[in-house]
Amino acid sequence: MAGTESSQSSRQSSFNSLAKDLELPLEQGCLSIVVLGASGDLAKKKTFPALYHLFEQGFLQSGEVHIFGYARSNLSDDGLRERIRGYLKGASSEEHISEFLQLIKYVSGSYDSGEGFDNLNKEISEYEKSNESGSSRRLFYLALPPSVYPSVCKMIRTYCMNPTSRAGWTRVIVEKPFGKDLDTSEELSSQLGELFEEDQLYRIDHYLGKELVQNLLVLRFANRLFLPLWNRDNVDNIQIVFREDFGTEGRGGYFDQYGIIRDIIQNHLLQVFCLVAMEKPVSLKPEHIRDEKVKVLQSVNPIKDEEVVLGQYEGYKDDPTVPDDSNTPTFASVVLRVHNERWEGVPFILKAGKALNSRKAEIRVQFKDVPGDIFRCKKQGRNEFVIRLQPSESMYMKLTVKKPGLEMATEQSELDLSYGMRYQTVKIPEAYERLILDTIRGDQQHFVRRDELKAAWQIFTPLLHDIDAGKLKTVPYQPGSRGPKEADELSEKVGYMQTHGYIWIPPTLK
Ligand SMILES: NC(=O)C1=CN([C@@H]2O[C@H](COP(=O)(O)OP(=O)(O)OC[C@H]3O[C@@H](n4cnc5c(N)ncnc54)[C@H](OP(=O)(O)O)[C@@H]3O)[C@@H](O)[C@H]2O)C=CC1
Ligand SMILES: O=C1O[C@H](COP(=O)(O)O)[C@@H](O)[C@H](O)[C@H]1O
Repeated sequence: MAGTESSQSSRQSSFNSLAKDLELPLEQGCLSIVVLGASGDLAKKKTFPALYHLFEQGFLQSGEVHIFGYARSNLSDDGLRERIRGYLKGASSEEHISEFLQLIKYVSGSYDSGEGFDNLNKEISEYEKSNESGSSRRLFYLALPPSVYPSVCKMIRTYCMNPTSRAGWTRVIVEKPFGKDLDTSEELSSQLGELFEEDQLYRIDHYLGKELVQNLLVLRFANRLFLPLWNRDNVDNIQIVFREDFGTEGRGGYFDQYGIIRDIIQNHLLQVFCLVAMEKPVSLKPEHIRDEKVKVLQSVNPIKDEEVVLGQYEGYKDDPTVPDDSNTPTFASVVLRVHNERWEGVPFILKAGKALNSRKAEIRVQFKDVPGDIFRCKKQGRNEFVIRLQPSESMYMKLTVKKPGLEMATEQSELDLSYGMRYQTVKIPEAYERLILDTIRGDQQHFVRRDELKAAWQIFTPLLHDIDAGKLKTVPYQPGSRGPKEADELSEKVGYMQTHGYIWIPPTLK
């Protein structure tokens, strides 16, 4: 076992107090984790490594957990283990990695026939029989294309539910995309809703598992400093930005059916938007938090065509799986406006792009100019509070200060909290690691509820339909650039003021 006894007991005690706060039951007994689509890309790159890290830290115990990989491919137990071994990078030894891999068993079967799932159930039951004590907890992770979700869920429901004779639960994690628009998403929700209760379904959005996204509510509601500032009286505009410095690389066929709005903005950036813009929840209970997220989504005005810029990088259509006449955006900048007391008049600029000049995700809250500015600081730039989600997690506040020296001159500087400097000994967990642990604990706080998903699609569906119908066109941009210049022009038009000549470099990168 990796974690020491004392670190495990302290983890257990902090979980006990969290469980008490959230009224989660404390559980012990068999835990079966089934990764469906175990032969795939997500499973090897994210799901199994996340399980390994949980094992490494003592959250999954050998005597208690068993992992099953399920897919159609003809693989042996060892075949699957060898496929994922290279992706398990941790602090511990080869011996420890092997100990984890021994927990994994492979079951082959199709996604729509009873035979495979009946076999899977027998394997799980066999393992549960060997450990009669406590509950039977069954977690199914659908690392699969969404087209097979309905049939797979039906099979789980028919063949693989935890036995009613034992305490425990059955939970299902599903990956985005949850549909392509409001109607298809609602159809999928209804199909899954007929098979599972909402509290059994965990719709994962891995951005909700990122450290600084999880910090947003703490930052906003545990700091007196921000309470009076976080509103239309003080904030001029807010940007939520995702940039990648590589293109669709081998995923062109998939990507072309979705585009950047469905791939990043409607889910990841909109979830971040909710946490930035929502009101204070009654408590930290998942339903209270999600109630507030739904409310702010429902307060978003229809998107105006003139507040959208779409781009496609040059060379995107060289991918043979992308049609020559594709109008799919690989870049989009969309302004959301919230019709409520706190945010009326404040533009939220959600911007995402592939094949740009850098890789980063950040929230940029730009404050209004100082009224009656005796220093003429406007030229220096405005106050900005920036939350860098990745890479190099950090938060910094751009301030105007007196330039050190004999002259009374001002310049832009920053108050800086870089996680790499401040928390040098802390390893920031991977998003998937945290979200799988939340599922085992039954905490749905960081998962998307059905009505939240519906409200998200309501915002973007009219725009997406217009793009699909060719009513809105993409403009070309150079790979490795900032994206279309029209996007910068739009940001400026709605109020964003760029500070020229000021670039913050995280100290950890110097
Ligand atoms: N890959 C990533 O980085 C990310 C993926 N996701 C989402 O996770 C899910 C899985 O993604 P990913 O692992 O990349 O997908 P893959 O294309 O690798 O598919 C996973 C497995 O599903 C089976 N499969 C593939 N196509 C079909 C099909 N048409 N019908 C039935 N089974 C099929 C294959 O297993 P076999 O043939 O052996 O049965 C395959 O190994 C998707 O919903 C994706 O959108 C989300 C975020 C990131
Ligand atoms: O969901 C997705 O996210 C990744 C980016 O995730 P990150 O955690 O590395 O920021 C993106 O590359 C992919 O296109 C998208 O499907």
